Amino acid sequence: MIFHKTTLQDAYLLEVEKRGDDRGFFTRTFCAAEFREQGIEISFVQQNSSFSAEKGTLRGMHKQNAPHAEDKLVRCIKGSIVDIIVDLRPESSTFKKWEAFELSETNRKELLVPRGFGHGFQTLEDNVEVTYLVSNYYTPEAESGVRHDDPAFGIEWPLPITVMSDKDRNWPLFEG
Ligand SMILES: Cc1cn([C@H]2C[C@H](O)[C@@H](COP(=O)(O)OP(=O)(O)O[C@H]3O[C@@H](C)C(=O)[C@@H](O)[C@H]3O)O2)c(=O)[nH]c1=O
Repeated sequence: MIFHKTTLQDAYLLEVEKRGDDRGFFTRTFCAAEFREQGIEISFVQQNSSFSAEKGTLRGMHKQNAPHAEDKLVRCIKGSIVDIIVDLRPESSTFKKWEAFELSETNRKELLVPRGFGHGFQTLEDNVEVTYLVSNYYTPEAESGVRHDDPAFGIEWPLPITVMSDKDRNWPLFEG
């Protein structure tokens, strides 16, 4: 796996390395030893998948609060998304900064979202599936989020929003 630093502290964009042969190719999508070589120690405990039917669907911006904070390793296995993360760690040098990444079934890129970040994505086409490993179990009482359109961040989404949950429309404005 090839690790690329992002503009945000501790977040990485990963490219997989294909081993091709007559049948097709093989690739790793996660390897604890390769992560450790980069100084990243994470134990993933749950894998999630979400399917979004309509182009323009937005999910986010989500995080779980400590002590249930979670790192996420996200990839898009059907279709394409713009994945956006925002650094919500007050002690970080990139606090309140955001960055966008295109993840798709064709580019196979993966995004490592560190604990303490808000995470969301918008689908760029119909019938999109996103899968991600997380380092902590789902804990509804620790769920929190920030608004996708919070002026505190000024996130620019690629498309008009078509579908979104009521929960995501109603996150409070960020205070910090
Ligand atoms: C995240 C999660 C949800 N659920 C349930 C709760 C609810 O009934 C249903 C849908 O949940 P949500 O509306 O929160 O799903 P969704 O909006 O897709 O939530 C996800 O969004 C992306 C952006 C993330 O970063 C993820 O960590 C996660 O928060 O699934 C679980 O049972 N386990 C889980 O781990």
